[in-house]
Amino acid sequence: MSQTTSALGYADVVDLDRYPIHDLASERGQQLIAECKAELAESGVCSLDGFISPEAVAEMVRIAGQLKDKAWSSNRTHTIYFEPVDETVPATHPRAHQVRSAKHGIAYDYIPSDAPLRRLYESDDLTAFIAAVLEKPVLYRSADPLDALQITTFNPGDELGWHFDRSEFSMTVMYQPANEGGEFLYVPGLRSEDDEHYDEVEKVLQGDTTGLKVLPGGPGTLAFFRGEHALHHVTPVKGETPRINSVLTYGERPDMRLNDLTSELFYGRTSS
Ligand SMILES: O=C(O)CCC(=O)C(=O)O
Ligand SMILES: [Fe+2]
Repeated sequence: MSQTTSALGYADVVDLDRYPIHDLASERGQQLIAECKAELAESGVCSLDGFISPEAVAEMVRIAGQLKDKAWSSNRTHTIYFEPVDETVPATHPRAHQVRSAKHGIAYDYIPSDAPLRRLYESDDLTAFIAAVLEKPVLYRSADPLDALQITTFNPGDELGWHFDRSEFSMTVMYQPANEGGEFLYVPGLRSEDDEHYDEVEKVLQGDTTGLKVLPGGPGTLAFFRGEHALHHVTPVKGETPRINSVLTYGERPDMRLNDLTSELFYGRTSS
């Protein structure tokens, strides 16, 4: 660790040789941003393999295990839009179709302040890097004390049903993929701002695999995805190894928080 990077507070967390987020103005920093933008534009995701150091990954897996009893277990059905079932459309219509999600979420306020991902998430360098890739003039970390950053464990049988995110973008960090199952599948750009493409969405929900992609996600991968327009899900975890990851939450407003209903659902409590 050089003298300049040792002051960063996250120099041990990120492979800064490959991903110089501390020096975005440099030629290599600008190149990194350009590559991520191009990948995102082409495939709807940008996946940065080995972004998080193996030591930081191991520490996050250890913390997830240590805080296992603090995790909130949710297991429920919902629509792919996280809206009530539309009773006026046929049962196979995307607005009526129901999926299942089951996972265990450790809220932000339980994660120790010196945890590697917490130090990284709270650094302005990561926020600036993400803003640059997403071409946002300004981006804020979520103001939600529970949801801004969490650790999610998917035990055998757990899954995330097909859905569109309520937020424009998401970032995930993988700590431990499942041995079998637990894959992130997505169809990029399935809907757009002005067209829901219900016919195409219905086909995917009924099992059509046209355009379906798998997001590569080994330990330490940071991924950006346009979850508002890409239909995505995490397939049921099989085998013995739980899938453990984090979702990093950002917004274009400084006061972004979950509503009480969603907070109760994912963390079993509200922050207000
Ligand atoms: O766990 C993942 O890889 C994706 C999470 C996700 O899609 C979500 O939280 O909305
Ligand atoms: Fe999602």
